[in-house]
Amino acid sequence: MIRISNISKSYADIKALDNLSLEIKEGTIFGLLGVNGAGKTTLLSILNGLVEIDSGDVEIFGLNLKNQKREIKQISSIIPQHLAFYENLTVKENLDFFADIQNAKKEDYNKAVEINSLENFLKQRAATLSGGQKRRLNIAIGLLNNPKIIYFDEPTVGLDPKSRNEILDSIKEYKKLGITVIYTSHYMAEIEKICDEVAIINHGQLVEQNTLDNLLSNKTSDKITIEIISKDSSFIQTSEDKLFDTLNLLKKQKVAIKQIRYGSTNLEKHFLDITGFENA
Ligand SMILES: Nc1ncnc2c1ncn2[C@@H]1O[C@H](COP(=O)(O)OP(=O)(O)OP(=O)(O)O)[C@@H](O)[C@H]1O
Repeated sequence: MIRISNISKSYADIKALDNLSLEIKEGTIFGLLGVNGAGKTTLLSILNGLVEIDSGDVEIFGLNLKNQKREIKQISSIIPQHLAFYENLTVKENLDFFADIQNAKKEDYNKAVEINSLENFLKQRAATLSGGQKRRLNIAIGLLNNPKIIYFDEPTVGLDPKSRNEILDSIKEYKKLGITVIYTSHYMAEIEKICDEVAIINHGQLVEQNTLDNLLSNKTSDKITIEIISKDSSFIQTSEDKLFDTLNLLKKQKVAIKQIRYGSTNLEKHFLDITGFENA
């Protein structure tokens, strides 16, 4: 369990985190949602021991951040928003370099390459990789220390849907390996696709923490949301009395359905409702 209790952090007169408390279960994919400036990066930096807290307490898998920072760093990995490798080196040279610094085991090295599908690019200079491949290399480097927790700070910003989906698929693989994943994004559709539980933060405060199922279900509503399988998953809104006709139409058009649920909201609408933002 990761227990974050009443933490606050200010930069001069800006309150980046304001008495925030959260509990994150081991082995889950946990989504941190918030608009720009909500405090997501600050929170990830604190959990990784990169930024000091002003007050509050953090316990990660039984380790206390105040006096066990080194142990916490050993089991954690943060995948930064920016690309943190050498463009002029090949993929293999980069991996070898970072593996060496961290004294990585061969099996962890191979796992990082495999999960991120980098086998065919090992000899390629990093500068010549596509945007998605560069992100995958960034992630692979973060995996070399065989972390128990991985923090992703908006890893798909600026990528095309295919590359985004590849990264989301690789994240689901980490969960299968028993790694706890903390994922920040302001793309609601991504959070909906991969996260078990979600916390919404705004102005450094926790607005809501809930399971994705609870956030999305609204069984008192007469609206029904159908999620269809397409390149970038999309939602169709209907009502109970029109459900049969809508399903027939989708069948005729050979559109595959991923799930049907009660409620008019998807996560994006819910997020905008509770944070009061028009554009996230
Ligand atoms: N090193 C710093 N010095 C001064 N202010 C900072 C610093 N880092 C963050 N802030 C401020 O703290 C607040 C929270 O920033 P933070 O980067 O944690 O938000 P975020 O939710 O990650 O935003 P984004 O999605 O844009 O990355 C913002 O008002 C930001 O301007």
